[in-house]
Amino acid sequence: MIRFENVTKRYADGTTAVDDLSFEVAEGELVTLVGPSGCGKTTTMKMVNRLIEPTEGRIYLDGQDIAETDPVQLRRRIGYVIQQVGLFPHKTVLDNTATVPHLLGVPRAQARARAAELLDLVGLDPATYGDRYPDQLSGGQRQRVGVARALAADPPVLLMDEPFGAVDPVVRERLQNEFLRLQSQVRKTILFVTHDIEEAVRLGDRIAVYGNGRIEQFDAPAAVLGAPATPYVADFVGADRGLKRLSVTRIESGDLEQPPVVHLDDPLPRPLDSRWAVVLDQEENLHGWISSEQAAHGKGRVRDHARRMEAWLPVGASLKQAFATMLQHDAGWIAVIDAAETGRFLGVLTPATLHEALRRSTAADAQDIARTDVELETVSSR
Ligand SMILES: Nc1ncnc2c1ncn2[C@@H]1O[C@H](COP(=O)(O)OP(=O)(O)OP(=O)(O)O)[C@@H](O)[C@H]1O
Repeated sequence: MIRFENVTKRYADGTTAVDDLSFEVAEGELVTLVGPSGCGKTTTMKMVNRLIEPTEGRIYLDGQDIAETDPVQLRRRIGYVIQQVGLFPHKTVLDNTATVPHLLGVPRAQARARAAELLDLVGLDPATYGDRYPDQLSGGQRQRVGVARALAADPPVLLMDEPFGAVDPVVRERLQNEFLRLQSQVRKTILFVTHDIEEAVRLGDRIAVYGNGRIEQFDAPAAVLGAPATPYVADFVGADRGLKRLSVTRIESGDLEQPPVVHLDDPLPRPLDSRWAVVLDQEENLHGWISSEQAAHGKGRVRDHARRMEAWLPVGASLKQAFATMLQHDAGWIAVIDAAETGRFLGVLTPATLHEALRRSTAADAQDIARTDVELETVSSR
């Protein structure tokens, strides 16, 4: 969808902001550009909508060389969201959102109706906020209006330059989560600039880690965290990259252990050859658990002794959530259920399987860990 081919940007004063950059962003993909201040992220972004022209190289949008595309036509296909949202202070939220479609010739009433839908989509009730002016909103709300406005012309591509940079960390995390939910619905092709590695790994399908005008690594978050390509990247992602990996690695059904299972209507007593069993209902949905003690000595049916299970997560949740759930419930294992409405029980995650899941998240890193294990074994057997 977006392709950079050997793109270099040298400013008049001789600064090389971007140096021989080549990369490709697929349709519907969200790529975060991350790196320290001044490394060329914004320059990269602004070359896509021709606010800045490259010195060398070519950029293609949908196979078309953008140098040969009329900038106005080009920008209609590209939404642009920046940190200082740039809303019109004298226009209401609804009119701000409807501006671009209206300018493009959509009748006013229709543009406003669409704007109301978009405000709803970004989590702002149009009835409450539509008639307010920008200075009657919080920073986070203004940011959402900026996102709604960028989506109003329904462009296939979005450029976002530190859009959540100006809000506090709590609001920021909420905006990020809402933005991910939104992106799962609209599936735009997005270039997202940030200098925050946490934000980059949370949002990006892939991350481009910048160092001084060049991309040092362009890869999935788990790979960047698990197997940094260079010492620079390792340093940039931080010594706690193992912890960060917990948030980008998802629980897969293959990670799960299969414990003994009993059903609510099974008669007791019933010896178990493990310390506990998972209790399911007739539909194979998770109900809770029962200890071997209760199973072996209880009377009646499993349902009379089963305990509810509070520590559970849907498959696809992050390992960080899994770890947090274990700690919160002081649980040695958590149940994992189908992400669909059914809630079908799939298996359990234990600290050991959690560790295994973290290992498989990057094959290269798994090899490193295996090596470390061998080294540790050698040390302990001395
Ligand atoms: N108009 C300009 N003239 C000369 N140098 C420029 C110009 N614009 C940017 N630069 C330089 O180009 C380099 C890259 O700037 P750019 O804005 O792309 O960085 P960035 O990674 O987006 O930084 P930040 O995170 O601080 O926004 C910097 O050294 C900057 O000083």
